Amino acid sequence: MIESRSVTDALRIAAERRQTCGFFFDFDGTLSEIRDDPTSVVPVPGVVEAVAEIAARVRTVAVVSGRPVEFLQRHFGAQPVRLYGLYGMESMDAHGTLWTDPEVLPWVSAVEEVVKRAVTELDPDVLVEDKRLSVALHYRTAPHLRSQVETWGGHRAAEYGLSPLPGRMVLELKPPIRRDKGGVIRTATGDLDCVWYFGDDLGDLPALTALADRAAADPSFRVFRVGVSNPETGEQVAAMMDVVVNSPHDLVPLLRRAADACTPTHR
Ligand SMILES: O=P(O)(O)OC[C@H]1O[C@H](O[C@H]2O[C@H](CO)[C@@H](O)[C@H](O)[C@H]2O)[C@H](O)[C@@H](O)[C@@H]1O
Repeated sequence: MIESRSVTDALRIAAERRQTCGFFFDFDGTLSEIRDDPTSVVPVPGVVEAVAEIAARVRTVAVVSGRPVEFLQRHFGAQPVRLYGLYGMESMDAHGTLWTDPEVLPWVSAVEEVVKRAVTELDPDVLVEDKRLSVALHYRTAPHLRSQVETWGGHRAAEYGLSPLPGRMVLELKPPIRRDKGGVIRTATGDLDCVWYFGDDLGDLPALTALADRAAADPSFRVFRVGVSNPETGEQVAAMMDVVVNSPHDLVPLLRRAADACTPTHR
């Protein structure tokens, strides 16, 4: 259980402002443990229920991820939670309506071609994750292949006009459009004056920056950032957080406290 003044204050503020408060969650490494095989990942026990409880009590709850919406939907589709997939290139509202940024569609064939080439040209120990609108080249099980992935990925990005995005033991190649978690946060928090953000990876930095910018511009805006520590991106991401927990499992009691604090009868 985390005990700190900032947590107590953040819980009080969330309770006071629950009708204008939002909770935003990264998925991998935050709501789920990191595993070698990205297809085998599931949320840690109790986290979906805790997120759902919060969603029933505050204005907005969203998962903002590098995963496709279709993957997120398998775990959160039954909850009143907004889903932002592929760093905001697609989204699904709490009623199940899917939106894909039309700007990414012309890039589908380039991504498809890079996926095919990655499978044949890279070492077979590199795991190629085809996300249709982007591709992730994973070297978690073969860290010595990092430079091969970075060099090959850099060349393919230049050749096909894609944008490279590094992450935890992964390099992603995505369409070069202005979509990232920062854009999601700017759009999705316009009607909120209280935001909690949970993350662990480099892809979360634009969201954290967007929140810092908003807080600097608007002194009445309250933000609380919770990081999940890890040996890969830990330092850089942790430096932007108010509180850091050791693992996704440690989030569950904090989320239950937040749900409890935001229960109207507790006010
Ligand atoms: O924004 P996120 O929800 O954090 O998604 C970012 C990427 O996460 C996944 O990769 C990471 O998790 C894998 C499973 O634990 C792990 O094997 C890999 O090393 C990590 O980088 C996912 O596979 C990517 O598609 C996401 O973009």
